[in-house]
Amino acid sequence: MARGERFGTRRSPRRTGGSGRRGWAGGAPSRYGDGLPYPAGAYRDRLSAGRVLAAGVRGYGRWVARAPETRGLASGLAALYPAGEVMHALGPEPLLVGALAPPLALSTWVGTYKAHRSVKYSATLTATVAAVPGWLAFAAHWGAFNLPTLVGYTSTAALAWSAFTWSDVLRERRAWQARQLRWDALATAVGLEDSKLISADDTRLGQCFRIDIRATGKRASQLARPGSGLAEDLAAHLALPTERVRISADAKHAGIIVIAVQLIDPWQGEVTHPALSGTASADAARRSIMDGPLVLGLDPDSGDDLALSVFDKAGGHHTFLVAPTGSGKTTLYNNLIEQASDRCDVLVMGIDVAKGTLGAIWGQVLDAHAGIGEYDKALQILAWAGVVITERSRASGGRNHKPSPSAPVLLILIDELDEVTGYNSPIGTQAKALVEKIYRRGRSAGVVLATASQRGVIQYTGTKDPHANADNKIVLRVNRASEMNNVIPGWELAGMPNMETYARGVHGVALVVDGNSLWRAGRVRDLSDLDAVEALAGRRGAPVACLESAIAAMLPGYGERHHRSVPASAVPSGGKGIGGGCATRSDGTDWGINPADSTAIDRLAQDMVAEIEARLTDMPAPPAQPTSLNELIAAKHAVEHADANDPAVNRAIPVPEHIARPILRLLAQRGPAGARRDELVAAVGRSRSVVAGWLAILRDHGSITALGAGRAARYYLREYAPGDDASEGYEP
Ligand SMILES: Nc1ncnc2c1ncn2[C@@H]1O[C@H](COP(=O)(O)OP(=O)(O)OP(=O)(O)O)[C@@H](O)[C@H]1O
Repeated sequence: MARGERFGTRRSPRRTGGSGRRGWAGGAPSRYGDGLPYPAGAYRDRLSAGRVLAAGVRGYGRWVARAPETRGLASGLAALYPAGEVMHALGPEPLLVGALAPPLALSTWVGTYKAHRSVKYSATLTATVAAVPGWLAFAAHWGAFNLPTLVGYTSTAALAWSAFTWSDVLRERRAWQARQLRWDALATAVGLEDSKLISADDTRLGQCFRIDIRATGKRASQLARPGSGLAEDLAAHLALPTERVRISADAKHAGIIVIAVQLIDPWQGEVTHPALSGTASADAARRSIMDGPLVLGLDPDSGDDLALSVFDKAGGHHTFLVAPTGSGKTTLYNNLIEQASDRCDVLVMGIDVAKGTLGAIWGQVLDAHAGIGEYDKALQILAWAGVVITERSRASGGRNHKPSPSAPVLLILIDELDEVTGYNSPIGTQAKALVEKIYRRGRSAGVVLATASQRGVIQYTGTKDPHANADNKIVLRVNRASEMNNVIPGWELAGMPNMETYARGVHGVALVVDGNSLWRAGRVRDLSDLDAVEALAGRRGAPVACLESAIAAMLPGYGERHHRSVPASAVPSGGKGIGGGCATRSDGTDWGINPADSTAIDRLAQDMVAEIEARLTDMPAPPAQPTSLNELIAAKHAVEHADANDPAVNRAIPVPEHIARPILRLLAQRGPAGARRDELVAAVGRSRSVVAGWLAILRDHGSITALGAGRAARYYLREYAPGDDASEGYEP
């Protein structure tokens, strides 16, 4: 090897008259620009000691630049040793030199703690910086070049260097650099050179990366487009199926893409229904429809509910469901009825003239239903709905209906809509007019439709109203992607999944789109076991809500419908509960139920017991010993100042179950990945400052540990706290 080459010196192309290309292989072939090549191994310049030294210094500089903090500190500490001897030779007043230590220490602590909020890191740096004048003062007096001082100095320097190198801040930084390097390698492989990793967060099923793509010359929309191939390339490099890598444009920054990688198969578990799996919440009290949307299933990506709002502050929202045979329509309707019938101010009616499943399974839960071939009944239900709309609109002047148990939202489910309004339906013409009325006028009157058909074309719906007036669109597994256009035009551009190919082989998938075109895809809760569902319906019993008595009285045949029929003689004196509506008191106000309807009363009584129990579950038992006001104030003060407390004080503070449980549960789920403070704040559902205080107390209890500070801080269960190498990251 040539000498110049060995020492890393490089000939200047300018001086050699070369081509100007950098690097060894493409070096200048000619001497003095005369076109004659150098003989192998011959150089024009002689190698001097100065050049070797300069090359050495440059090489060392480059070496330090690769890890400036650790190598820079090591170099500084090494240089300080002889500097001590120089001080000794110069002979300044040691006390004066040492006096620099306190101000230096103070400014270092303030600067580093403000930046990183890490006590360990700041303390190490402060001690190291303060030790410099201390060392120089010591050396000025005693000299540096003697054996005991050498041993003392090297061991102290090694200690300071190690503490700094393994501080939480540097470990976080190293882990981040490692992630960045891994991303760089992946980015190069998929043609995204010059992109930059901005953040990497753990998700329920994997990780989510935000990538700055401004330097790549590509647009976020271009990369996020389904046909861009980026997701497929990334999936190939990560050895995952393509659908487990999702690319989207950042909603707030056009130069950033978001890459969600699912390392865990989202479909590996069943989506069981809490009412069947025994995991239903202890809060058994029936809620109002205004308390939140109905829950149909789970979005496996985010773990969020697959929700459907049928009524909220904006009034009713009709639902248009397209579901080919075998796609899970019955299961979805089971979920819809289960959820709606659990609200105290919703009445559900079902029309299923083709298969009769709704009435056969949920008969006693439904306020009325039409089964196989019961076309007259179907028309009657639709006509009742029309009267309810007219009467409520008359009473309210078109204002949005306010649901209550005695004036409930009326939710009418129609399965196989083509059997009712389709071209071949025996009641098509009459039913079409009634269905159109509900679709067009039912929103503000609290009369809501959920219709299902196998296809989204007019031959099946009989009318364009489901397309035009249903806010909610639901598409289950379809046989052809083009079928989705009949329901949700522009679904592809909006980034919605193709329900022909979405989660192949998985039953019960659904895409739910609301009136604002916000969508969520996932899996419907498994209520496909009809025997279990029938038993559930039996437990649920008759609805508590009942129509306004005045309106019920106007509905022909309403009082004679199955279990809700109430003989007029059974209505209490003074009451006007006619035809199965809510009875009214003599002053004209509603009782809320029909007092003659024994099932409703039984149900109400059960609900009341359940509600009382649910409300009492969180009540603390009265303490055996009384607590003085002073003790309470002192305890409040201690909790509020947990951050500043002595650890012994924090250890004496018991952490309440409702605080400790969500924190420890989340950290246990996360394992070695830990969790950020804002995630824990969200899990506990209290303010940031309150949770920060409890985290400090849990730390002093020894239940959890924290690494890093500020936004970089991560919390772990003690057994999962990372050891020396916290750099777990992007492990495909
Ligand atoms: N959410 C789900 N979870 C698990 N399995 C499901 C789910 N939904 C549907 N299935 C499976 O798919 C089968 C068909 O479902 P379902 O009976 O609900 O479909 P359908 O659309 O009503 O069919 P059809 O139109 O023929 O009556 C069920 O027996 C069940 O095995």
